[in-house]
Amino acid sequence: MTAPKVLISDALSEAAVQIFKDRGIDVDFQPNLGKDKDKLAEIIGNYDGLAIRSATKATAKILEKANRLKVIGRAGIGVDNVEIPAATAKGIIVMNTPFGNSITTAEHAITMMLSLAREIPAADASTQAGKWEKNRFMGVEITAKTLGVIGCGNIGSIVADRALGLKMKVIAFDPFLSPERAKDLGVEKVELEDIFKRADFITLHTPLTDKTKNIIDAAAIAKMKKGVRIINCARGGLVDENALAEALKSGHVAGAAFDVFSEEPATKNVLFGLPNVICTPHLGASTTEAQENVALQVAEQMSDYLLTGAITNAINFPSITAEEAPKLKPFIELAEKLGSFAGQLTETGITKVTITYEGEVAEMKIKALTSAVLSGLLRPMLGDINVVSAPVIAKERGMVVDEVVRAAESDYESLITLTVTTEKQERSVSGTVYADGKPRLVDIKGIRVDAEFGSSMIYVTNEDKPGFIGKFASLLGDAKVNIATFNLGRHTEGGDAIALVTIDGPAPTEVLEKVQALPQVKQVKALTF
Ligand SMILES: NC(=O)c1ccc[n+]([C@@H]2O[C@H](COP(=O)([O-])OP(=O)(O)OC[C@H]3O[C@@H](n4cnc5c(N)ncnc54)[C@H](O)[C@@H]3O)[C@@H](O)[C@H]2O)c1
Ligand SMILES: O=C(O)CC[C@@H](O)C(=O)O
Repeated sequence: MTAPKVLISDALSEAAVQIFKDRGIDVDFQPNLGKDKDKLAEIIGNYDGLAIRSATKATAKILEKANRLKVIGRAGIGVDNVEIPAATAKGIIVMNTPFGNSITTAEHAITMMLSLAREIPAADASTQAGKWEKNRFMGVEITAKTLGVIGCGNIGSIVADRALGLKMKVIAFDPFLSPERAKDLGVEKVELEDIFKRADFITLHTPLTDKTKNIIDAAAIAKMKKGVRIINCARGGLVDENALAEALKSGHVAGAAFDVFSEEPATKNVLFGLPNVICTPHLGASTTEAQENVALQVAEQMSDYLLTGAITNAINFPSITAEEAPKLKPFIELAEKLGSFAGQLTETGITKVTITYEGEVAEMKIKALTSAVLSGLLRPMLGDINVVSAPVIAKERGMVVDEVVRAAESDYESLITLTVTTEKQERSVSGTVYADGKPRLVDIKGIRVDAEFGSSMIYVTNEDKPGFIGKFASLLGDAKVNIATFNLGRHTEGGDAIALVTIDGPAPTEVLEKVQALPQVKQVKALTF
């Protein structure tokens, strides 16, 4: 196997380069390449992995060219610089490092708050300019003041903890914050309106979504206490910058500290130059410790995925641990092959897919297995599909996908049954993995079989009448088609029967036509796995 190749296109810590090298991955470190989108588009096709921070924009246009790319790793939290739907459609896993820079970013928010309270940057500039303006800078204490935290996840809760240590009262608005968690953190869970009305300082720690965009706008600011100070170290766009600028000018807002802006890099902004505004160029995560953390983490995660299939912190696929990956692997293969078996036999639109997991397999990562079934099922019809893109495509096509999980009801320790409902019929197929790790077909349409998936197979449905097997075998023999394995099964004597044959090499069309012409044969199909 040739070593996977990874491009680092942003300024990641060198620690990442070393990890990739140590894991046997070819790594190309071009820390400024992310800013040159044409160059990135030109070379992205050469890589299996792309490691980025925020300067690289992995747009649909660039991903179009990423024909080898399997994983994008964001050394950080926000993945708003990656077009996730485009990556998913191309089957590219997108992963981030959700905790590596949380403390550092929380510390930046606290630093911003204290700097605002005492106007440190302006006082510094004035002092160093030789002015000694002792009367100009009158700060406020933060002790006993109320801090309103909007978004109390990883970073918001660290900010809350530090603020409590500074003897502030902390109130938090976060629809996903449970009362128990709020109690554990020592914060008061409140509504957004309460934050606006009660807070002396407001700090934002949510992602930018349709719901959070301009969560602080002119109307919100109007409800706030006069003299409120606002800190945004989360994402540009959470605060309406024009509305805030007006409120700073009027004095209703006493200060604002921003690390993130609606447009970045922010070389000009309506907030620049206003009284008591502190700005930093998206430095929230910029400490040696955080950058080392996220670089190490992203490199390990990407290496794990490229080398073992283990998935951690993926935005668009369920996680699979390094322990789970080897156990899951044969079942992923089984799931994909069951899907492929049904997909190759399906000629009309699929309306519903039911996947039943029985026994030990029911305890595994069902979401990953279902994705594998769907990718096997859809690939014969839709081509370039993989486990990442298949669930999205199935949904787009209006397919209902049901997963059923139950204890073992058959002789098998693990059994996966796939039932595909089309506009015309329902077809089901079951499989298991034996101790040898090889996936087996054990049931087709209620007929028991015991067949491995050969790379080239012929599947025949026929009436169980004498003479068929001999004629079928002779047709193959006459055409010099060598039979590797031969599996037969039937419902009842004289009823529906099937033959599943593995052959050496592809099935010649003229042989398939002759088999189809046999009087007992209902359907014949060449299958490849
Ligand atoms: N400035 C930087 O350099 C920097 C560094 C790291 C992270 N960030 C950003 O900080 C933000 C927070 O990161 P995190 O790791 O704490 O994320 P997180 O997912 O742990 O927390 C986000 C919280 O926001 C809450 N939330 C979602 N919608 C909300 C809404 N409408 N109202 C209130 N709360 C809502 C969620 O429930 C969650 O608890 C992200 O936007 C991230 O990109 C910035
Ligand atoms: O990489 C950076 O410097 C910014 C990171 C930050 O915005 C994040 O979302 O993790």
